[in-house]
Amino acid sequence: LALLWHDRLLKAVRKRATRGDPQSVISAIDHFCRHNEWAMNVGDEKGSILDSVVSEVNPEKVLELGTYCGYSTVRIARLLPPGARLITLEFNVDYAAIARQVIAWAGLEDKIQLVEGASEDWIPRMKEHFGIETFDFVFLDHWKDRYLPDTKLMEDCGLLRKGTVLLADNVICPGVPDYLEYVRNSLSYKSCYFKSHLEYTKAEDGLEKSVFLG
Ligand SMILES: O=C(NCCCCCn1ccc2cnccc21)c1cc(-c2ccc(F)cc2)cc(O)c1O
Ligand SMILES: [Mg+2]
Repeated sequence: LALLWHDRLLKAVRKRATRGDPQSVISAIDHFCRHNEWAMNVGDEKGSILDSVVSEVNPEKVLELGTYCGYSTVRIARLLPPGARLITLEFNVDYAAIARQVIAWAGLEDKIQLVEGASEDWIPRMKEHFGIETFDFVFLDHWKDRYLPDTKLMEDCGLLRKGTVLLADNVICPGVPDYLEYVRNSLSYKSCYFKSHLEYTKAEDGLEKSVFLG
């Protein structure tokens, strides 16, 4: 069933969106998820907050944990300056296959590297495998019980620098209480909450922006 849903999503993107136009891909996915079938994209409301944080940071090197169908990947990549790079990790091979096609339709392949696998396996290999020293911006949107351990892992691997911005989805729904407690109480982070709603619903959710202080 999941594969059928993905085919329907891709068909909607191909039907409604213009190839090479990221904004039309974003709108097509939002329309499909609002009117046809709900999906766990960050969505248009939280997506606007994501846009404003990405524009403010204007990052050269971005890590996204949780590609899903590529919606937030396209949202972020369309705002990046020339030469900037986005590495996005996806554990589920079916999601990754869909995301590659969504990213291609948006015409953003040159800025994006989609890697299949688990964050705990790939975070320690960012330096030697991708030549990344540190990230400027990290979007956390994967398994909610991995936000905290992976943040600590990124710290330990030296992937965060003074000023690196972490933006975490779903801090209310499904919720990431251990992560929130950590970034809000740690002296190494300056954290703030952007109240919003769970994608395409009226339920409360929000994004937590945390600046690493080094
Ligand atoms: O579960 C969510 N996302 C994670 C999906 C799996 C990620 C797997 N994965 C990807 C990269 C990766 C790297 N390493 C390890 C694992 C990795 C999620 C759920 C909801 C939601 C669902 C039902 C409901 F009733 C309310 C809310 C809403 C969201 O916005 C979400 O993001
Ligand atoms: Mg999410």
